[in-house]
Amino acid sequence: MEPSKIKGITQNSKEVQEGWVFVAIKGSSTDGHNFVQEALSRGASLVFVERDVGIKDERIIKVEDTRKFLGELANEFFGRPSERLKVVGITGTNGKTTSSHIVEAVLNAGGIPTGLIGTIYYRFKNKIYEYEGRTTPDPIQWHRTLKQMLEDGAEVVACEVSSHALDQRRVWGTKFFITAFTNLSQDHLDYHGSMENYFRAKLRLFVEYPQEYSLINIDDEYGRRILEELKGKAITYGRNGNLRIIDFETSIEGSKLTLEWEGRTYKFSSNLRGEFQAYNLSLGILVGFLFGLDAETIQHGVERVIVPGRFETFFKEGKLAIVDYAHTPDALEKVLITARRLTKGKLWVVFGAGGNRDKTKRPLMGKVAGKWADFVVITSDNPRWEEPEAIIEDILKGIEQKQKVFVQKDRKEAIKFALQNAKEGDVVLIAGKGHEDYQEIKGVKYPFKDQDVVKEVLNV
Ligand SMILES: CC(=O)N[C@H]1[C@@H](OP(=O)(O)OP(=O)(O)OC[C@H]2O[C@@H](n3ccc(=O)[nH]c3=O)[C@H](O)[C@@H]2O)O[C@H](CO)[C@@H](O)[C@@H]1O[C@H](C)C(=O)N[C@@H](C)C(=O)N[C@H](CCC(=O)O)C(=O)O
Ligand SMILES: Nc1ncnc2c1ncn2[C@@H]1O[C@H](COP(=O)(O)OP(=O)(O)OP(=O)(O)O)[C@@H](O)[C@H]1O
Ligand SMILES: N[C@H](CCC[C@H](N)C(=O)O)C(=O)O
Ligand SMILES: [Mg+2]
Repeated sequence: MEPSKIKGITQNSKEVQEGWVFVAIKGSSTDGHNFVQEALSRGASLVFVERDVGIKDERIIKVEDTRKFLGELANEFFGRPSERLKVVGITGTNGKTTSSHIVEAVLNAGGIPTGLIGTIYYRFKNKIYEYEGRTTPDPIQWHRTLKQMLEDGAEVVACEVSSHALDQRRVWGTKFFITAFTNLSQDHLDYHGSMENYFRAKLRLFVEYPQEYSLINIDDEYGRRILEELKGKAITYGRNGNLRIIDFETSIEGSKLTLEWEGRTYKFSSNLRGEFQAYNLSLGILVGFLFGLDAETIQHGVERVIVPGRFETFFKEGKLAIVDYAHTPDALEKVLITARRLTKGKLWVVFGAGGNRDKTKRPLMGKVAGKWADFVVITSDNPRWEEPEAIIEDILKGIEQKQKVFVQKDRKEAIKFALQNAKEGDVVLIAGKGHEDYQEIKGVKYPFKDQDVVKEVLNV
C-alpha cells in the first residue's frame, strides 16, 4: 500500500468516497466493524479491521490493532509531519491549556514559530485551523493539522494531549520532542473507571512514544510515580526539581516567580494569577531554556501570555468578578484559595458540573466550595443529557453548611443573583465554563458566555 495512491482516509464509513481507505474502530457507543459493508459499497479501496466481520472481500485486511494502525497510516499519509517539527506534548488533569499557551508565547518571543493544538483552538500565528471541539483531535485531524502547521511555517507545535486521546491512541505515530506532565487529580472517572487507570492512560505519553525530553512536576505524587517508571530519566520541576521553584508570589496584579536552573537564579513576572501558576510558568520557562532561549527573551514571552477564560477579572464599584475554567475539585479548590486571598469582604462562588461526565467529582466540588466560599450559588454547567436538578443534588451532597447555599439552575440568573447581592469588597468567582461560548442542553448548544453575563450585569 503506497500512501501516495490513497485518495483519502477515514474512520467514519459515512465519509468514505471512491478510492478511500476505511479503518474500522471499536468505539464506546458503536463499532466501525458494523459499517464495513457500507464503506465497501461507497467505494473504499481498502478496509482495515481487527476482527473477522463475516464478509468475503479481498479489499478487507486484518491488522492487530486498528487504532494504532490508523495513527500510523495517518502519519504516513500526511508525510510524517511530527518528524519535521518539534512537538511539545503536555498532559495532566489541570494546566494543559495554560501551560501550552505559555510555551507558545515563550517560543514565539524567541523567534521560533510555534503552533498550538488544544481545548480552545488549533492555531498558528493568526490562523485558526478546523476544530472539531475536542482538546486532542482524532488521528487523522491530528496528523493533518501538524502537516498544515508545518506547511504554514511552524517549527514547533505545543499541544495538549488528553487522557482520552492517550487511551484511544489519537496521537499514535507521533514523534515528540518534549513531553510534559502537569499534575493528576480526580476527573473523568466516568471514562477511566479508577484513578489508577486514569494515571496509566497519562503514563502512556512518557513510555510509549519517542521523545527527547520528559518534563515532570515532582511536587505531584503521580509525577513522582512517572519519574520512578522512567527510572529517573527525566527533567523535573518543582520545589526540589532540576528547575527549582524558590519563591512564588501571586496577587491581583500578577505573579512573581524566582527559580534556579543550572546553578543560576532567575526572576520572572507574569500577568497570570493563582498559586498553581508557579507550575505552569515553570513548565513554559523550562521549555524556553531547553530551546536555548535566554531569560530576558523568556520573560518577554511570559509577560505576553493571554489565556481566555482562565482567571479573567472584571471590576466594578468595589466588586471583583472572576471567570475561570475550574471544573475539577482540585482546580476549584486552588482557584478558591487564590480568590480568598483577594477578598476583603465575602467570597461568592457560582458553579455547576457537566452532565454525562464524572459524577463522583460533584460532591467533592460541593465540599471545596462549602469550605472556602462564604456564599455558594449552585447552578448548571453543561447539563448535556442529564436533568440539571439531579446534577445539583449531587453537588449539594458534599456541602455540610447548607445555610450558605443558594440554588438557581438558570446559569444567567445565578450569575446575576451573585453579582447583584455582592457588596463592595466582595469577590464573585464564576467557575466551570471559562472560554466556552455555549451551554449544551439535550444535544443543543445554546450561545452562552459567562463573560457576557458579567459585562451585562456590571455594565463594564
Ligand atoms: C468518549 C470519547 O472520547 N468518544 C469519542 C469516540 O466516540 P465513540 O467511542 O463513542 O465512537 P462511536 O460513536 O462508538 O464510533 C466508533 C467508530 O464507528 C464509526 N462509525 C460510526 C457510525 C457510522 O455510521 N459509521 C462509522 O464508521 C465512528 O466513526 C468511529 O470510528 O470517538 C469519536 C470519533 O473520533 C469522538 O467523536 C468521540 O468524542 C466525543 C465527541 C467526546 O465527547 N469526547 C470527549 C469525552 C473527549 O475526548 N474529551 C477529551 C478532553 C477532556 C479534557 O480536556 O480533559 C478531548 O480530548 O477533548
Ligand atoms: N497547574 C494547575 N494546577 C491546578 N489547577 C490549575 C492549574 N492550572 C490551571 N488550573 C485550574 O484549572 C483550570 C483549567 O486550567 P487549564 O484549562 O489550563 O487546564 P487543562 O488541563 O487544559 O483542562 P482541560 O482538561 O479541561 O482541557 C483553570 O481555570 C484553573 O482554575
Ligand atoms: N474537557 C472537559 C471540559 C469540561 C468543561 C465543563 N464546562 C463541562 O462541560 O463539564 C470535559 O469534557 O470533561
Ligand atoms: Mg485544556
